[in-house]
Amino acid sequence: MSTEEKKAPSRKEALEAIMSRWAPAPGTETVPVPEALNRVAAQDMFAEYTLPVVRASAMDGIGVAAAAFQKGIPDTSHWRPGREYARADTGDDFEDRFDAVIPVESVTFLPDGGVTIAPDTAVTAGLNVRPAGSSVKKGEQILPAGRRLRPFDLAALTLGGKVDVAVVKKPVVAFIPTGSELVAPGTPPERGQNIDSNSVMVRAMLEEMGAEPRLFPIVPDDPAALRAALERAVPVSDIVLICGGSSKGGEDFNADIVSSMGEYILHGVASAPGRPMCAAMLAGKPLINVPGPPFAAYFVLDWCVSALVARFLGAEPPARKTVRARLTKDVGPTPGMEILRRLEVRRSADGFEATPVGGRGGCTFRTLTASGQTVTDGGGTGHAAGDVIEVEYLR
Ligand SMILES: Nc1nc2c(c(=O)[nH]1)N[C@H]1C(S)=C(S)[C@@H](COP(=O)(O)OP(=O)(O)OC[C@H]3O[C@@H](n4cnc5c(N)ncnc54)[C@H](O)[C@@H]3O)O[C@H]1N2
Ligand code: MOO
Repeated sequence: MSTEEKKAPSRKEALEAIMSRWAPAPGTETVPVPEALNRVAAQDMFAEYTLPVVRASAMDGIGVAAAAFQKGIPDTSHWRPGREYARADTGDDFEDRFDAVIPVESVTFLPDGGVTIAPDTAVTAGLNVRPAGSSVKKGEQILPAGRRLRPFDLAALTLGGKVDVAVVKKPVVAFIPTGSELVAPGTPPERGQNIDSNSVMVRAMLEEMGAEPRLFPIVPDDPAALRAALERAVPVSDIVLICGGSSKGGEDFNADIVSSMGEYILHGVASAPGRPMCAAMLAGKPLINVPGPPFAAYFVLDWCVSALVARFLGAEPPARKTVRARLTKDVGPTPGMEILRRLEVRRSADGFEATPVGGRGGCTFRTLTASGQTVTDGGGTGHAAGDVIEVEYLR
């Protein structure tokens, strides 16, 4: 490992260096609640209405007056619906003179409208009745600003009487693929060419993060064209990603171009894949030079760009499910830097097991499409087959 690698900042340090220079000023917009999935609430939300308005039955049954049961179960054979009792099924309101609901399982309906009630039924006021406001009370906080709205949050907003919700405007994230060897998806590659798969992956990842992707056409490895693309992208975006040309190749110009255009922050992190990423500020906006190999691009989006998008939105990055899984193979030590490993996670008799796939920086299909991932610590000793480790589960 070179001295340069040893001195490279960790992912955390790199993020701190970028964030400390960036003061995003997101706008807000109002969207219909059914269209607000995964958007971030811009303000605390409070209920407009109380539900149930008065009360509701909590079971399918009959509404009765508990007073009639003060001395035990009365003779109910002469009762009539609408007189001594009324049908009150789950969620139903019922007349004010009734204050308890006896579940149908305890009631036998007689042909003439009378009923018999199971002898072990104890009836007190409020039995199986959900009071006013037991779903939601007017003025009650439904959710706080900064909440990334999930399907059940949308239901809670709707129950609280909301039809619209103020959300943080999505950050526009430019993605500029670069490389004279790249061809657009669908173009049969010739010798030396490669398919621009990152545009497709990055677009989907940005959408998942809650950003608005703005994809630029492929730019050849030509400094003037690269500079022109950046000059086009910066004014129309909140965050700019330029992909490829991050390392030490003869056509890796981006770090130089970027540092001549704005404030250079860092080139290289102690984390792989994606080690040669570069970060700068251009016109007050973060610019990330995302390394070109697909798995490197993935990881930089996963830890760095998702944190930037979350910061812009004022929300936590979407959390992943993790599982404890038993390794079926060793995961080697990783001196000096954190390494992302992909693993195939399967259910086993006693929980989950995980098999590492691919190598460092690998970008085979299996690595990209594996069902789990873990990051091994820089300087760590790795893990042995049989160890149980925490693995992020990728849907
Ligand atoms: N001598 C050295 N070589 C390399 C080093 C190093 O330190 N010294 N670092 C390696 C590491 S680590 C990485 S990661 C890569 C970084 O590559 P670049 O960001 O410079 O990307 P390119 O050279 O332009 O392309 C590399 C590879 O990725 C493919 N690529 C690029 N863009 C896309 C895209 N939009 N979709 C799909 N694939 C893409 C490109 O065609 C190349 O195959 O450098 C190592 N080398
Ligand atoms: O960062 Mo590169 O992808 O480490 O191999």
